[in-house]
Amino acid sequence: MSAPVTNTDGSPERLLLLREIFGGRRLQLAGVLVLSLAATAATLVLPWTVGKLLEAIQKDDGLTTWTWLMVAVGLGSAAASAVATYLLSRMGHQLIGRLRVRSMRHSIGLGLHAARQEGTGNLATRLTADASAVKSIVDIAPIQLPMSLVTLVGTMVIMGVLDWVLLLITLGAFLVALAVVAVVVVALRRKYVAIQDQVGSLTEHFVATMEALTVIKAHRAERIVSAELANRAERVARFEVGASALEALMVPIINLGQQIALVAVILGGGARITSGDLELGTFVAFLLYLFQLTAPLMMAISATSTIQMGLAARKRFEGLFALPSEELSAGQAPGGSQAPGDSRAPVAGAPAVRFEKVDFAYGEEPVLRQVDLTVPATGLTAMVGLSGSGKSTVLGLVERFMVPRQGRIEVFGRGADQWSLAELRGRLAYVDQGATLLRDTVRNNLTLGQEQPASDEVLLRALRDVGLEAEITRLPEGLDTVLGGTHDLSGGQRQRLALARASLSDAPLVLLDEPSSQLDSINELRLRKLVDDISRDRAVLVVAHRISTVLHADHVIVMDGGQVTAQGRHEDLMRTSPMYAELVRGQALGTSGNGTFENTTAVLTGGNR
Ligand SMILES: Nc1ncnc2c1ncn2[C@@H]1O[C@H](COP(=O)(O)OP(=O)(O)OP(=O)(O)O)[C@@H](O)[C@H]1O
Repeated sequence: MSAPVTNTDGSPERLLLLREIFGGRRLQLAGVLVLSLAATAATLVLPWTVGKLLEAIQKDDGLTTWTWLMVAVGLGSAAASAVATYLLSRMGHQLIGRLRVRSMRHSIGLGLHAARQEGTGNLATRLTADASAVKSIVDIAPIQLPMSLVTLVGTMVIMGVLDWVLLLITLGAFLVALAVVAVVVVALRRKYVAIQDQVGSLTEHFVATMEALTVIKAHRAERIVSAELANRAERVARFEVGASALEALMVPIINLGQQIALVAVILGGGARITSGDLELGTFVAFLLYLFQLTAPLMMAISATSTIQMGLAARKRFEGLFALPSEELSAGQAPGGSQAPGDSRAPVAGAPAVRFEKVDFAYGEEPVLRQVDLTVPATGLTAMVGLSGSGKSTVLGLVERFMVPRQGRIEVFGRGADQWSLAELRGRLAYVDQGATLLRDTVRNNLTLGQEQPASDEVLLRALRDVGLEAEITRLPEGLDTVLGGTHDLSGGQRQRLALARASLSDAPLVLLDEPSSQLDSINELRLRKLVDDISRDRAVLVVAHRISTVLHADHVIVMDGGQVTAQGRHEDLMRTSPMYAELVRGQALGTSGNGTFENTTAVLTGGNR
């Protein structure tokens, strides 16, 4: 299931379900087909054997043979049908398993912007409700629907052979019923599409709510958010009730058709028996076929409406697979301008990062304007500025989570878009603002993304450097304790674990987004020592909120309202940049504001948010 996102003509990829299910499984498919045909043939023959048995009873001839034949046909049909259903269902589950794997892989591979727009809950619905709806197509479309149509046609052919006049009467009675059913099926399709979108949106809101549970509880907002979710759930239920009303019409319509047909056939058949045109045994067999006609008819109709639900879900999968994924292959990154034959080695003597007239916006409003900055290849560079001035955005652009609207970004002397994403990110270690950890063991969190396993000794040394060794070894399973469930870490501990993870990587550029915001003074000292060690032969770019970090930096970049207003050494900036001098004096690095220095109305102390 590693098909491309688009076809060669550029149109969105269609999910070819039958090809996906049966690719490489021809033998199983042949088995299912043979068994299904055998079951269908047996179903068709059964009423005929009953007719023959009745004739044998009348003539008192061959009674045992017809009885055994009837039993054998009945049992054989049931067994063949059971095995075929099982085999088909197994193939369906395997397909859904592969579809889920592909959806998860594609979701993880999406660009951050696309993933956020689609929403975690909405993506998760692909694995649950949408996958089940697609599975219903697999259960029905390849065998069940064609077989019920074969049974239907076969039954009508036999009825025609038995008595074509009675068949015409039957068809007339059913025709009106079928026309009404066709209208209902079309309406159902529309309802199913709406239901699936609504379920995706409900799940999205529920997941977002659960992620904010701490804040919701702290503000006693459970009732309000539950009411909002209940409204959404009720909206889904209203759509579902509408669909159920349509579904509920199907059976009565067909039953009505059958009852009208039955009355007409009994009247017509009685007249034909009286006139000697029809045998009693033939008439009984015809009636049995008439009863048998309803089952495949109902099956075909309900299969058609279920398939509508599956097709609507398939559309949602196609929509997901059509979303562009980030390029993580080792080859040329999309939009890259690297000349053929270029070695992808860093340019000797180049700075770690260079921005040249970079503009960026998340939406309409510009966030970075004409940003020029340089991060030397070794040493500690601190980036300071008020909250919202664009510091994290700069780190995001270096990681190529986003691309600039204009300007050039160089990493180790090459355009950021000239590296493949894997090569670029392989040269970066990143500690995000939230010090995000995975719901996984301490060990796996520390070695995230590393191909070679690290020894316990190496891991414990990294934890020691950030003052976390004793706290981790105290956990019940030590390095193998799973975080995020029963055992979780405090904000400061998470921050230190994320720092230990960055220190374990040998990336030549380390990006730290407010790494000390939750650290006490002892651990801040440890961080400073760690950063000193790392920056001796590598580049460290740190978004700094503490004056102690800035005083320690070899190079400082000052940001204000999406622009770099000054950069250089601390001593020089104290003389040349009034804003920087004010920030340092007030220790107000990065405190609240709208990102512009001019709009700061009060000097806030502490600098620790
Ligand atoms: N994902 C996003 N989507 C839309 N706008 C965003 C997004 N992230 C940040 N912004 C906006 O971009 C601007 C710069 O944000 P950024 O996070 O880079 O600032 P910052 O200087 O790192 O702030 P802080 O010190 O508070 O972390 C802000 O106005 C913010 O509202």
